[in-house]
Amino acid sequence: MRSRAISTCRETADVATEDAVRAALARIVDPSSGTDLISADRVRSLSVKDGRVSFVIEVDATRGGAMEPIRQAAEAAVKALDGIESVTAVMTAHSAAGQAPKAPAAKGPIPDLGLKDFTPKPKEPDKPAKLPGVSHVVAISSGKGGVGKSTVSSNLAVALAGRGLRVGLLDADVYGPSQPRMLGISGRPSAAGNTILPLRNHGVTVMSLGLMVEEDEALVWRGPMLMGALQQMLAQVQWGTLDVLLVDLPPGTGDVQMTLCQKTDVAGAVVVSTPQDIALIDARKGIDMFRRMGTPILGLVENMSSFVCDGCGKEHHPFGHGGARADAERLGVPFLGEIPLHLGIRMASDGGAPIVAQKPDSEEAAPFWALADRLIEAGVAR
Ligand SMILES: Nc1ncnc2c1ncn2[C@@H]1O[C@H](COP(=O)(O)OP(=O)(O)OP(=O)(O)O)[C@@H](O)[C@H]1O
Repeated sequence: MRSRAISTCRETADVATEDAVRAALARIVDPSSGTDLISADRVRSLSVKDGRVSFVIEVDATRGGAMEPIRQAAEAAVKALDGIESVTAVMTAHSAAGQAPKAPAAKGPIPDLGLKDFTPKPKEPDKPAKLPGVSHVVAISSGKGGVGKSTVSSNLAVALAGRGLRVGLLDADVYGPSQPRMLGISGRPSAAGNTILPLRNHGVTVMSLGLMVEEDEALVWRGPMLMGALQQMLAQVQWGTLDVLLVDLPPGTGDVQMTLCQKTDVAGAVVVSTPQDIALIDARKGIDMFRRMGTPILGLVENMSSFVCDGCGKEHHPFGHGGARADAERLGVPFLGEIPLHLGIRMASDGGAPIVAQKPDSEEAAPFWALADRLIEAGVAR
């Protein structure tokens, strides 16, 4: 369904090439099922632009390795077409049946499963893996969308790089990847064999799912696909040697957050919130989830904390003030600082150069430098 919708919206410019790509992929047959990639509906997020092609091959979770020759064959088949400049095919895993198993029909009263007292085990039995070459992985999270998590991630990344650290930023906000725009990065990352080469700007090595799809193309991915994509972004991207890799998570407490904490050795999580009650309620849920997963909480940041009016020069607090600090105290987690609501912060991010890069000495950039210094002091960034 989704593939058809994507081809319809491209009918103007790239239809011939996209059709040709689909035809090429329709010739790649998975020997175990005897079905080609298109008939088996395994191709997702196909993007064809100016001769640059990228797509995701959805594979059964149990067959990731066995599908690698098929991924390579798919890439080669597309590369062989006329007018193709580059091809990037990545695999993402989904459950073998493609659908959740059907629950048997309920009989009799609902049994008490003791869910009230259920606490997930702190870690999966298999030890979370260290990413080769990466000293620390720091998760940037928020309970609610739109509170400024990506703004904090990009400015923090640039500030840490400005302090001389080797910094990577993985934009894992699959529902709204905004780092390419905020860090002024565009173009497809190139592939080297089975790995993806990240891009770099403002001293930060960056990879985002947003670079693999069109900016306005909604990512409507199921949980297992999200988890597969995250693991690929962590493991298949050539991050090189990094002091710290920041992971800009999607808002909430879902599959991506859990997968990151379970599968990867995370040094800690920074939780971003606005001072509003409703945002703080969600931030508390996030803190609770990290605690249950055994991931250290580095602290809570209050974004959009205050606003200085250009006209009257007075400080206002449109979303309230001090709520995050009070919550941090109550929850026993460090309070990492307040970031003002400032037009310059938004305009800088919209323009592709975070305020820390654009006006490093400005008052509005100062809280991001302070946040970077707190993380360095805490020993999680160097
Ligand atoms: N301190 C700030 N001052 C001014 N504008 C800000 C500030 N923080 C964030 N913004 C703006 O608010 C909007 C949302 O910010 P951002 O995308 O960083 O939030 P988010 O929590 O990552 O959202 P989502 O989870 O939906 O991706 C952006 O337009 C951003 O430029």
